Amino acid sequence: MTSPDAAGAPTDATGDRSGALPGRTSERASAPHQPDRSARVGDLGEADLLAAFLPRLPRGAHDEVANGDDAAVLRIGDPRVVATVDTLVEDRDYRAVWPNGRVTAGHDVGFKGVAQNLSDLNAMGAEPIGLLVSLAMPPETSVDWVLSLADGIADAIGTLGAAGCSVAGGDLSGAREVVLTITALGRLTDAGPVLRSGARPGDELAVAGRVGEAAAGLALLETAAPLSDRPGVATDPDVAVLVEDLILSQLRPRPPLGVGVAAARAGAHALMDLSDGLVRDAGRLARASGVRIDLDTGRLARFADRLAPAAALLGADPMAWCVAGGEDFGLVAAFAPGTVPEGFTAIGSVADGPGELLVDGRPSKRTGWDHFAA
Ligand SMILES: Nc1ncnc2c1ncn2[C@@H]1O[C@H](COP(=O)(O)OP(=O)(O)O)[C@@H](O)[C@H]1O
Ligand SMILES: Cc1ncc(C[n+]2csc(CCOP(=O)(O)OP(=O)(O)O)c2C)c(N)n1
Ligand SMILES: [Mg+2]
Repeated sequence: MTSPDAAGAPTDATGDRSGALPGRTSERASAPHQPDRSARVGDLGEADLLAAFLPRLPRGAHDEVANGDDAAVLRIGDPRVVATVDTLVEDRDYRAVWPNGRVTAGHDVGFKGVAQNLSDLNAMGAEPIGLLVSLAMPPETSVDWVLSLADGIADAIGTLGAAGCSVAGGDLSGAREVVLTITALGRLTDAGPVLRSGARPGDELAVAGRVGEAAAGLALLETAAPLSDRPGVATDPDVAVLVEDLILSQLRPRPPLGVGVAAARAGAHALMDLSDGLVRDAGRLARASGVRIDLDTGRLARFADRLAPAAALLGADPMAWCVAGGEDFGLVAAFAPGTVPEGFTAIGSVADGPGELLVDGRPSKRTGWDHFAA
Protein backbone atom coordinates (compact mmCIF):
# COMPACT_ATOMS: atom_id res chain seq x y z
CA MET A 1 0.00 0.00 0.00
CA THR A 2 1.20 3.49 -0.71
CA SER A 3 1.62 5.49 2.45
CA PRO A 4 0.50 9.09 2.42
CA ASP A 5 3.32 11.37 1.44
CA ALA A 6 4.12 14.01 4.02
CA ALA A 7 5.60 16.27 1.36
CA GLY A 8 2.32 16.08 -0.55
CA ALA A 9 3.92 14.83 -3.75
CA PRO A 10 1.36 13.00 -5.89
CA THR A 11 1.67 9.25 -6.22
CA ASP A 12 -0.07 7.07 -8.75
CA ALA A 13 -1.87 3.87 -7.92
CA THR A 14 1.42 2.02 -7.80
CA GLY A 15 3.06 4.43 -5.37
CA ASP A 16 5.25 5.82 -8.16
CA ARG A 17 6.15 9.41 -7.29
CA SER A 18 8.54 9.98 -10.15
CA GLY A 19 6.19 11.93 -12.36
CA ALA A 20 7.30 9.70 -15.22
CA LEU A 21 4.86 7.34 -16.90
CA PRO A 22 3.09 5.37 -14.20
CA GLY A 23 4.49 1.96 -13.50
CA ARG A 24 2.54 -1.14 -12.76
CA THR A 25 -1.23 -0.84 -13.15
CA SER A 26 -2.60 -3.24 -15.71
CA GLU A 27 -4.06 -0.46 -17.83
CA ARG A 28 -0.72 1.25 -18.15
CA ALA A 29 2.03 -1.33 -18.00
CA SER A 30 2.10 -3.71 -20.93
CA ALA A 31 0.41 -1.75 -23.70
CA PRO A 32 1.96 0.37 -26.42
CA HIS A 33 1.87 4.09 -25.62
CA GLN A 34 1.81 4.98 -29.29
CA PRO A 35 -0.92 2.88 -30.90
CA ASP A 36 -1.72 3.05 -34.59
CA ARG A 37 -3.84 6.23 -34.64
CA SER A 38 -5.76 5.09 -37.69
CA ALA A 39 -6.96 1.97 -35.85
CA ARG A 40 -10.44 1.83 -34.29
CA VAL A 41 -10.89 1.52 -30.51
CA GLY A 42 -12.37 -1.92 -31.14
CA ASP A 43 -9.00 -3.03 -32.54
CA LEU A 44 -7.25 -1.96 -29.32
CA GLY A 45 -9.50 -2.89 -26.40
CA GLU A 46 -9.88 -0.98 -23.17
CA ALA A 47 -6.50 -1.71 -21.58
CA ASP A 48 -4.39 -0.63 -24.57
CA LEU A 49 -6.60 2.40 -25.19
CA LEU A 50 -6.17 3.56 -21.57
CA ALA A 51 -2.42 2.92 -21.73
CA ALA A 52 -2.21 5.44 -24.57
CA PHE A 53 -4.88 7.82 -23.23
CA LEU A 54 -4.03 8.21 -19.53
CA PRO A 55 -0.39 9.37 -19.80
CA ARG A 56 -1.55 12.37 -21.88
CA LEU A 57 -3.69 13.71 -19.01
CA PRO A 58 -2.34 16.12 -16.40
CA ARG A 59 -1.70 15.30 -12.74
CA GLY A 60 -2.53 17.82 -10.00
CA ALA A 61 -0.80 19.00 -6.86
CA HIS A 62 -3.70 17.64 -4.80
CA ASP A 63 -3.40 14.06 -6.15
CA GLU A 64 -2.39 11.72 -3.36
CA VAL A 65 -3.48 8.66 -5.33
CA ALA A 66 -3.65 9.77 -8.93
CA ASN A 67 -5.90 8.37 -11.63
CA GLY A 68 -5.47 4.64 -12.24
CA ASP A 69 -6.96 2.88 -9.21
CA ASP A 70 -10.65 2.33 -8.32
CA ALA A 71 -10.91 6.01 -7.32
CA ALA A 72 -8.60 8.97 -6.92
CA VAL A 73 -7.60 10.40 -3.53
CA LEU A 74 -7.32 14.19 -3.39
CA ARG A 75 -5.55 15.79 -0.44
CA ILE A 76 -7.11 19.14 0.37
CA GLY A 77 -6.60 18.73 4.11
CA ASP A 78 -8.23 16.07 6.28
CA PRO A 79 -10.38 14.11 5.74
CA ARG A 80 -9.19 13.36 2.24
CA VAL A 81 -11.60 13.28 -0.73
CA VAL A 82 -12.02 10.18 -2.89
CA ALA A 83 -13.48 10.72 -6.38
CA THR A 84 -14.71 8.34 -9.07
CA VAL A 85 -17.00 8.33 -12.13
CA ASP A 86 -18.81 5.60 -14.09
CA THR A 87 -21.26 5.53 -16.97
CA LEU A 88 -24.21 3.34 -17.95
CA VAL A 89 -25.22 3.31 -21.62
CA GLU A 90 -28.42 1.84 -23.04
CA ASP A 91 -27.73 -1.33 -25.06
CA ARG A 92 -24.19 -1.51 -23.64
CA ASP A 93 -24.91 -1.82 -19.93
CA TYR A 94 -28.62 -2.63 -20.01
CA ARG A 95 -31.42 -3.02 -22.54
CA ALA A 96 -34.67 -1.03 -22.46
CA VAL A 97 -36.39 -4.36 -23.24
CA TRP A 98 -34.40 -7.57 -22.80
CA PRO A 99 -34.75 -10.59 -25.11
CA ASN A 100 -36.61 -12.43 -22.30
CA GLY A 101 -39.25 -9.68 -22.31
CA ARG A 102 -38.21 -7.93 -19.09
CA VAL A 103 -38.48 -4.15 -19.27
CA THR A 104 -35.73 -2.16 -17.52
CA ALA A 105 -37.35 0.39 -15.23
CA GLY A 106 -35.82 3.82 -14.75
CA HIS A 107 -35.53 2.68 -11.13
CA ASP A 108 -33.18 -0.17 -12.17
CA VAL A 109 -30.86 2.16 -14.11
CA GLY A 110 -30.70 4.75 -11.31
CA PHE A 111 -30.06 2.04 -8.73
CA LYS A 112 -27.31 0.38 -10.78
CA GLY A 113 -25.58 3.66 -11.57
CA VAL A 114 -25.33 4.49 -7.87
CA ALA A 115 -24.31 0.94 -6.89
CA GLN A 116 -21.51 0.84 -9.45
CA ASN A 117 -20.08 4.15 -8.23
CA LEU A 118 -20.40 3.51 -4.50
CA SER A 119 -18.63 0.21 -5.16
CA ASP A 120 -15.51 2.10 -6.32
CA LEU A 121 -15.53 4.15 -3.08
CA ASN A 122 -15.94 0.91 -1.11
CA ALA A 123 -12.91 -0.46 -2.95
CA MET A 124 -10.73 2.37 -1.63
CA GLY A 125 -11.97 2.06 1.95
CA ALA A 126 -13.94 5.32 1.69
CA GLU A 127 -17.42 6.43 2.83
CA PRO A 128 -19.79 8.11 0.33
CA ILE A 129 -20.61 11.79 0.86
CA GLY A 130 -22.10 13.03 -2.40
CA LEU A 131 -23.02 12.24 -6.01
CA LEU A 132 -23.17 14.28 -9.22
CA VAL A 133 -25.65 12.84 -11.72
CA SER A 134 -25.46 13.50 -15.45
CA LEU A 135 -28.33 12.14 -17.54
CA ALA A 136 -28.46 12.33 -21.34
CA MET A 137 -31.48 10.88 -23.17
CA PRO A 138 -33.70 11.13 -26.24
CA PRO A 139 -36.51 13.71 -26.00
CA GLU A 140 -39.03 10.84 -26.40
CA THR A 141 -38.04 9.36 -23.02
CA SER A 142 -41.10 9.29 -20.77
CA VAL A 143 -41.20 11.54 -17.72
CA ASP A 144 -42.39 8.54 -15.73
CA TRP A 145 -39.18 6.64 -16.62
CA VAL A 146 -36.97 9.56 -15.60
CA LEU A 147 -38.76 10.08 -12.27
CA SER A 148 -38.48 6.37 -11.63
CA LEU A 149 -34.71 6.73 -12.27
CA ALA A 150 -34.56 9.42 -9.59
CA ASP A 151 -36.37 7.09 -7.19
CA GLY A 152 -33.86 4.35 -8.03
CA ILE A 153 -30.99 6.68 -7.13
CA ALA A 154 -32.61 7.47 -3.77
CA ASP A 155 -33.46 3.82 -3.16
CA ALA A 156 -29.88 2.68 -3.80
CA ILE A 157 -28.45 5.28 -1.42
CA GLY A 158 -30.83 4.10 1.30
CA THR A 159 -30.82 0.36 0.63
CA LEU A 160 -27.07 0.04 0.23
CA GLY A 161 -26.46 1.87 3.50
CA ALA A 162 -25.07 5.18 2.26
CA ALA A 163 -27.47 7.33 4.29
CA GLY A 164 -26.09 10.85 4.48
CA CYS A 165 -24.81 10.69 0.89
CA SER A 166 -26.48 13.47 -1.10
CA VAL A 167 -27.04 14.10 -4.77
CA ALA A 168 -25.13 17.35 -4.82
CA GLY A 169 -25.64 18.25 -8.46
CA GLY A 170 -25.90 17.02 -12.00
CA ASP A 171 -26.74 17.81 -15.59
CA LEU A 172 -29.32 16.97 -18.25
CA SER A 173 -28.66 16.65 -21.96
CA GLY A 174 -30.04 15.07 -25.10
CA ALA A 175 -28.61 11.97 -26.75
CA ARG A 176 -29.58 9.19 -29.16
CA GLU A 177 -29.76 6.73 -26.27
CA VAL A 178 -29.83 6.99 -22.50
CA VAL A 179 -26.42 7.69 -20.95
CA LEU A 180 -26.22 7.97 -17.15
CA THR A 181 -22.89 9.19 -15.76
CA ILE A 182 -22.49 9.43 -11.99
CA THR A 183 -19.55 10.98 -10.17
CA ALA A 184 -19.17 9.86 -6.57
CA LEU A 185 -17.26 11.71 -3.86
CA GLY A 186 -16.21 9.97 -0.68
CA ARG A 187 -14.43 10.66 2.55
CA LEU A 188 -11.39 8.58 3.33
CA THR A 189 -11.41 6.89 6.71
CA ASP A 190 -8.20 6.80 8.71
CA ALA A 191 -7.64 3.19 7.60
CA GLY A 192 -7.59 3.86 3.83
CA PRO A 193 -6.75 4.11 1.06
CA VAL A 194 -6.08 0.52 0.10
CA LEU A 195 -4.73 0.33 -3.46
CA ARG A 196 -4.60 -2.43 -6.04
CA SER A 197 -0.85 -2.46 -5.89
CA GLY A 198 -0.08 -3.66 -2.36
CA ALA A 199 -0.45 -7.47 -2.58
CA ARG A 200 2.61 -9.31 -1.25
CA PRO A 201 3.92 -12.84 -1.75
CA GLY A 202 2.47 -15.08 0.97
CA ASP A 203 -0.85 -13.14 1.14
CA GLU A 204 -4.21 -14.84 0.94
CA LEU A 205 -6.58 -13.68 -1.82
CA ALA A 206 -10.21 -13.32 -0.74
CA VAL A 207 -13.54 -12.02 -2.03
CA ALA A 208 -16.47 -10.31 -0.32
CA GLY A 209 -19.93 -10.71 -1.79
CA ARG A 210 -20.94 -13.44 -4.20
CA VAL A 211 -19.43 -13.93 -7.65
CA GLY A 212 -21.18 -14.99 -10.86
CA GLU A 213 -24.65 -13.77 -9.89
CA ALA A 214 -24.89 -10.74 -12.20
CA ALA A 215 -23.49 -12.74 -15.15
CA ALA A 216 -26.09 -15.43 -14.53
CA GLY A 217 -28.76 -12.72 -14.42
CA LEU A 218 -27.47 -11.27 -17.68
CA ALA A 219 -27.59 -14.69 -19.38
CA LEU A 220 -31.17 -15.19 -18.16
CA LEU A 221 -32.23 -11.74 -19.41
CA GLU A 222 -30.56 -12.34 -22.77
CA THR A 223 -32.46 -15.62 -23.31
CA ALA A 224 -35.35 -15.15 -25.68
CA ALA A 225 -37.08 -18.49 -25.05
CA PRO A 226 -39.48 -18.21 -22.12
CA LEU A 227 -38.01 -19.83 -19.00
CA SER A 228 -41.45 -20.53 -17.59
CA ASP A 229 -41.81 -23.30 -20.21
CA ARG A 230 -38.74 -25.07 -18.88
CA PRO A 231 -39.37 -27.95 -16.51
CA GLY A 232 -37.01 -26.66 -13.79
CA VAL A 233 -38.92 -23.43 -13.32
CA ALA A 234 -42.40 -24.82 -13.84
CA THR A 235 -42.02 -27.52 -11.19
CA ASP A 236 -39.71 -25.96 -8.63
CA PRO A 237 -40.63 -22.66 -6.96
CA ASP A 238 -37.11 -22.46 -5.49
CA VAL A 239 -35.68 -22.22 -9.01
CA ALA A 240 -38.12 -19.47 -9.93
CA VAL A 241 -37.05 -17.53 -6.84
CA LEU A 242 -33.38 -18.05 -7.73
CA VAL A 243 -33.96 -16.86 -11.32
CA GLU A 244 -35.62 -13.65 -10.11
CA ASP A 245 -32.85 -13.13 -7.56
CA LEU A 246 -30.16 -13.45 -10.24
CA ILE A 247 -31.98 -11.11 -12.62
CA LEU A 248 -32.20 -8.56 -9.81
CA SER A 249 -28.49 -8.87 -9.09
CA GLN A 250 -27.89 -7.83 -12.72
CA LEU A 251 -30.46 -5.01 -12.71
CA ARG A 252 -29.87 -3.75 -9.14
CA PRO A 253 -26.49 -4.96 -7.88
CA ARG A 254 -25.83 -4.67 -4.14
CA PRO A 255 -22.20 -3.95 -3.37
CA PRO A 256 -21.31 -4.77 0.25
CA LEU A 257 -20.73 -1.17 1.34
CA GLY A 258 -18.83 -0.84 4.57
CA VAL A 259 -16.85 -4.00 3.93
CA GLY A 260 -14.18 -1.94 2.18
CA VAL A 261 -13.61 0.14 5.31
CA ALA A 262 -13.64 -3.07 7.39
CA ALA A 263 -11.02 -4.60 5.07
CA ALA A 264 -8.87 -1.48 5.40
CA ARG A 265 -9.14 -1.65 9.18
CA ALA A 266 -8.24 -5.36 9.06
CA GLY A 267 -5.01 -4.32 7.33
CA ALA A 268 -5.80 -5.41 3.74
CA HIS A 269 -2.66 -5.09 1.60
CA ALA A 270 -4.59 -4.63 -1.67
CA LEU A 271 -8.25 -4.07 -2.47
CA MET A 272 -10.40 -3.52 -5.55
CA ASP A 273 -13.97 -4.03 -6.66
CA LEU A 274 -15.21 -6.71 -9.03
CA SER A 275 -16.79 -5.09 -12.07
CA ASP A 276 -15.23 -6.86 -15.04
CA GLY A 277 -14.96 -10.44 -13.75
CA LEU A 278 -12.64 -12.12 -11.27
CA VAL A 279 -10.06 -13.14 -13.89
CA ARG A 280 -9.76 -9.66 -15.30
CA ASP A 281 -9.89 -7.76 -12.00
CA ALA A 282 -7.66 -10.11 -9.98
CA GLY A 283 -5.33 -10.09 -13.01
CA ARG A 284 -5.18 -6.27 -12.73
CA LEU A 285 -4.42 -6.57 -9.03
CA ALA A 286 -1.63 -9.06 -9.80
CA ARG A 287 -0.08 -6.76 -12.42
CA ALA A 288 -0.44 -3.62 -10.29
CA SER A 289 1.26 -5.44 -7.38
CA GLY A 290 3.89 -7.25 -9.46
CA VAL A 291 2.96 -10.65 -8.03
CA ARG A 292 1.54 -13.97 -9.21
CA ILE A 293 -1.99 -14.75 -8.05
CA ASP A 294 -3.19 -18.34 -7.96
CA LEU A 295 -6.94 -18.68 -8.06
CA ASP A 296 -8.38 -21.97 -6.80
CA THR A 297 -11.74 -22.74 -8.42
CA GLY A 298 -12.35 -25.41 -5.76
CA ARG A 299 -12.88 -22.52 -3.35
CA LEU A 300 -15.45 -20.94 -5.67
CA ALA A 301 -17.58 -24.09 -5.59
CA ARG A 302 -20.12 -22.72 -3.12
CA PHE A 303 -20.80 -19.78 -5.45
CA ALA A 304 -21.12 -22.05 -8.49
CA ASP A 305 -23.35 -24.54 -6.63
CA ARG A 306 -25.89 -21.80 -5.90
CA LEU A 307 -26.00 -20.90 -9.61
CA ALA A 308 -26.20 -24.51 -10.83
CA PRO A 309 -30.02 -24.74 -11.19
CA ALA A 310 -30.06 -21.55 -13.33
CA ALA A 311 -27.10 -22.78 -15.37
CA ALA A 312 -28.91 -26.07 -15.97
CA LEU A 313 -31.86 -24.16 -17.47
CA LEU A 314 -29.56 -22.51 -20.00
CA GLY A 315 -27.08 -25.36 -20.51
CA ALA A 316 -24.39 -23.01 -19.16
CA ASP A 317 -21.33 -23.60 -16.95
CA PRO A 318 -21.89 -21.88 -13.58
CA MET A 319 -18.14 -21.82 -12.81
CA ALA A 320 -17.55 -19.74 -15.98
CA TRP A 321 -19.92 -17.11 -14.56
CA CYS A 322 -18.00 -17.14 -11.27
CA VAL A 323 -14.55 -16.86 -12.85
CA ALA A 324 -15.25 -14.39 -15.66
CA GLY A 325 -18.67 -12.79 -15.10
CA GLY A 326 -18.75 -9.07 -14.32
CA GLU A 327 -20.93 -6.59 -12.44
CA ASP A 328 -21.17 -8.32 -9.06
CA PHE A 329 -19.48 -5.32 -7.41
CA GLY A 330 -18.09 -7.36 -4.54
CA LEU A 331 -14.50 -6.88 -3.46
CA VAL A 332 -11.30 -8.81 -4.05
CA ALA A 333 -8.51 -8.30 -1.52
CA ALA A 334 -5.11 -9.56 -0.43
CA PHE A 335 -4.51 -10.11 3.29
CA ALA A 336 -1.52 -11.28 5.28
CA PRO A 337 -1.90 -15.00 6.05
CA GLY A 338 -4.37 -15.66 8.86
CA THR A 339 -5.87 -12.13 8.80
CA VAL A 340 -8.77 -12.60 6.35
CA PRO A 341 -11.66 -10.86 8.15
CA GLU A 342 -15.27 -11.96 8.50
CA GLY A 343 -17.29 -11.32 5.36
CA PHE A 344 -14.48 -12.52 3.05
CA THR A 345 -13.99 -15.98 1.51
CA ALA A 346 -10.42 -17.06 0.74
CA ILE A 347 -10.18 -18.09 -2.93
CA GLY A 348 -6.47 -18.13 -3.69
CA SER A 349 -2.96 -17.11 -2.81
CA VAL A 350 -0.28 -14.60 -3.75
CA ALA A 351 3.26 -15.60 -4.71
CA ASP A 352 6.42 -14.13 -6.15
CA GLY A 353 5.93 -13.70 -9.88
CA PRO A 354 5.81 -11.46 -12.90
CA GLY A 355 2.34 -9.92 -12.42
CA GLU A 356 0.09 -12.69 -13.67
CA LEU A 357 -3.01 -14.61 -12.72
CA LEU A 358 -3.22 -18.40 -12.85
CA VAL A 359 -6.48 -20.31 -12.48
CA ASP A 360 -5.92 -23.79 -11.04
CA GLY A 361 -2.25 -23.48 -11.98
CA ARG A 362 -2.73 -22.37 -15.61
CA PRO A 363 -3.30 -19.08 -17.47
CA SER A 364 -7.06 -18.73 -18.00
CA LYS A 365 -8.63 -18.79 -21.45
CA ARG A 366 -11.41 -16.61 -20.07
CA THR A 367 -10.77 -12.87 -20.14
CA GLY A 368 -13.68 -11.14 -18.41
CA TRP A 369 -15.32 -7.98 -19.73
CA ASP A 370 -13.83 -5.45 -22.16
CA HIS A 371 -16.14 -2.75 -23.61
CA PHE A 372 -14.29 -2.77 -26.91
CA ALA A 373 -13.64 -6.48 -27.36
CA ALA A 374 -15.09 -7.82 -30.60
N1 LIG B 1 -11.67 8.83 -19.98
C1 LIG B 1 -10.83 8.70 -18.94
N2 LIG B 1 -10.13 9.78 -18.52
C2 LIG B 1 -9.32 9.68 -17.46
N3 LIG B 1 -9.11 8.52 -16.77
C3 LIG B 1 -9.76 7.41 -17.14
C4 LIG B 1 -10.66 7.44 -18.24
N4 LIG B 1 -11.20 6.19 -18.37
C5 LIG B 1 -10.68 5.42 -17.39
N5 LIG B 1 -9.79 6.13 -16.63
C6 LIG B 1 -9.04 5.62 -15.47
O1 LIG B 1 -8.48 4.36 -15.79
C7 LIG B 1 -8.63 3.43 -14.70
C8 LIG B 1 -9.40 2.19 -15.18
O2 LIG B 1 -10.72 2.54 -15.55
P1 LIG B 1 -11.96 1.56 -15.32
O3 LIG B 1 -11.63 0.22 -15.84
O4 LIG B 1 -13.20 2.24 -15.81
O5 LIG B 1 -11.96 1.52 -13.71
P2 LIG B 1 -13.09 0.98 -12.74
O6 LIG B 1 -13.24 -0.48 -13.05
O7 LIG B 1 -12.53 1.21 -11.36
O8 LIG B 1 -14.31 1.80 -13.03
C9 LIG B 1 -9.36 4.17 -13.58
O9 LIG B 1 -8.41 4.57 -12.62
C10 LIG B 1 -9.98 5.38 -14.28
O10 LIG B 1 -10.02 6.50 -13.42
C1 LIG C 1 -26.84 -5.08 -22.74
C2 LIG C 1 -25.69 -5.52 -21.86
N1 LIG C 1 -24.65 -6.13 -22.44
C3 LIG C 1 -23.60 -6.52 -21.67
C4 LIG C 1 -23.60 -6.32 -20.32
C5 LIG C 1 -22.44 -6.80 -19.47
N2 LIG C 1 -21.56 -5.74 -19.02
C6 LIG C 1 -21.68 -4.44 -19.37
S1 LIG C 1 -20.54 -3.45 -18.62
C7 LIG C 1 -19.82 -4.79 -17.85
C8 LIG C 1 -18.61 -4.64 -16.96
C9 LIG C 1 -18.66 -3.52 -15.97
O1 LIG C 1 -18.83 -2.24 -16.53
P1 LIG C 1 -17.72 -1.12 -16.56
O2 LIG C 1 -18.28 0.10 -17.18
O3 LIG C 1 -16.46 -1.69 -17.15
O4 LIG C 1 -17.53 -0.90 -15.03
P2 LIG C 1 -16.21 -0.37 -14.38
O5 LIG C 1 -15.18 -1.47 -14.54
O6 LIG C 1 -15.84 0.87 -15.14
O7 LIG C 1 -16.63 -0.14 -12.96
C10 LIG C 1 -20.49 -5.96 -18.18
C11 LIG C 1 -20.11 -7.31 -17.68
C12 LIG C 1 -24.73 -5.68 -19.77
N3 LIG C 1 -24.83 -5.43 -18.45
N4 LIG C 1 -25.75 -5.30 -20.55
MG1 LIG D 1 -15.07 2.69 -14.93
